[in-house]
Amino acid sequence: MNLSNEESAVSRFHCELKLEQKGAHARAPGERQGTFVDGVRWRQSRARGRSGSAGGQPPARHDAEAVAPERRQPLTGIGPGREEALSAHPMQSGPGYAEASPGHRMQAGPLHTEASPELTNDAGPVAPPERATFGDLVATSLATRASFERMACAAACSATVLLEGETGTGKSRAAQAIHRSGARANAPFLVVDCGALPANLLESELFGHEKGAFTGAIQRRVGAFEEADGGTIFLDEIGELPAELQPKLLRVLENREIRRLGSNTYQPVNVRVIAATHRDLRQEVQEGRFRADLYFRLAVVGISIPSLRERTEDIPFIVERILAGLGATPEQQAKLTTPDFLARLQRAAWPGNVRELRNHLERCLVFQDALPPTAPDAANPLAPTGSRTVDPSLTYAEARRRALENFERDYVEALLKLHGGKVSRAAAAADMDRVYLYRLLRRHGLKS
Ligand SMILES: Nc1ncnc2c1ncn2[C@@H]1O[C@H](COP(=O)(O)OP(=O)(O)OP(=O)(O)O)[C@@H](O)[C@H]1O
Repeated sequence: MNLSNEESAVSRFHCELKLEQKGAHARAPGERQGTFVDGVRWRQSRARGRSGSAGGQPPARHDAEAVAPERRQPLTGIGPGREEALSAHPMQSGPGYAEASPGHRMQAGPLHTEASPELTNDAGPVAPPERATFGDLVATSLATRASFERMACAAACSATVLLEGETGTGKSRAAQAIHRSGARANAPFLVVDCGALPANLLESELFGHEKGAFTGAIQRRVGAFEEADGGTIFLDEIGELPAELQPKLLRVLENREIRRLGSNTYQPVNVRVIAATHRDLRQEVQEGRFRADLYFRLAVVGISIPSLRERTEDIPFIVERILAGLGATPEQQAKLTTPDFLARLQRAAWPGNVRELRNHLERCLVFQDALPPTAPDAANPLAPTGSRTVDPSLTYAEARRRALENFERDYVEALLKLHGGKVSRAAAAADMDRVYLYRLLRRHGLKS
């Protein structure tokens, strides 16, 4: 695929190309910034074969024939002025990249597919859905299998990975699986939640500090990058990385060296970086909240983890895994995997994705019952999810503690839902400290 853009003044994302069966579909992403071709605002165009067309004004010439039909990945073109030009490197194939050369696709070892036990219906045997696994992840849907393929590619190299997906889709688990399936498996895997700490503490957490670097720095501290030497650092919630730390992380990714707070010297580090976010980082770049150059450094291998509602076929497999992980007895397993119950689970919305499904199954085990998935009032996400009754057989103190606990859980769950899983926004709206909200979410199993 050839992309050309001679305009040196363009920045951010101005053209998104999607390769479809019938040809290439190009469109201008977002509404805020205009994309202009020869002074005319351009929104979208379709190109077949070698031609590009937008009323005779193609935004770029795209040679669709050069890409195999199965390589239908969205491609975002950017201007070469401020950011890197699109590269034909095989691993630059994340969100915003197309795999330029099908021949370069890497197939790594740890991806497995196997047929699940044979199913039958009245008409005789039916083809069982194929089960694919990557590490301890299991799936059958095409969307998840595609993400497993990319994880396998990522595991086979040390390139930086960006995992994108809604909250609770399993990004942390995917990061661990990539680490464990690669050459660094026996080296450390360190997790840093970029949204859980204020900027100055986060900087010290990542890069460490020298004694006396700031008030309270009573001794030298080694940061996560140094601690993870030889292994992997998992930067969770990278979209929350404060603006002042973005250039510092960029420098680490570019030069593979860090500088402790209070030190004058840089030291080399050998760390593989996997980052994750529930945000649309490209949108964050568009809006100027996330540096474009950092985005491209992170998204060398971009992997999108689909929401649970986009892959309901996976639910029976995931339920089986979760129940085994929760130590369910064979009787409990049988009760919670009946076709009827699984169908109900597949019909539920699961805005909290696999995490919410897991919490629900845990409740089923506690109450020894195949509880129907709760369907909170969509029109009013703050509506209580169940009626609360008081138990007068408890002491006042215990009853009060439980009531507060229930209120806290319902409140933060509904709050997060109301703000689309965005913790910072939820905290600001509720006038709460973001770090405290994180703590509450963790305490109630709403965030790991
Ligand atoms: N495929 C899976 N099989 C079993 N359990 C899973 C799977 N995927 C996720 N989970 C469970 O769901 C929960 C959420 O997973 P995880 O923390 O990896 O999600 P996440 O996308 O990183 O969430 P967040 O964006 O909120 O950090 C965890 O308890 C995890 O063990």
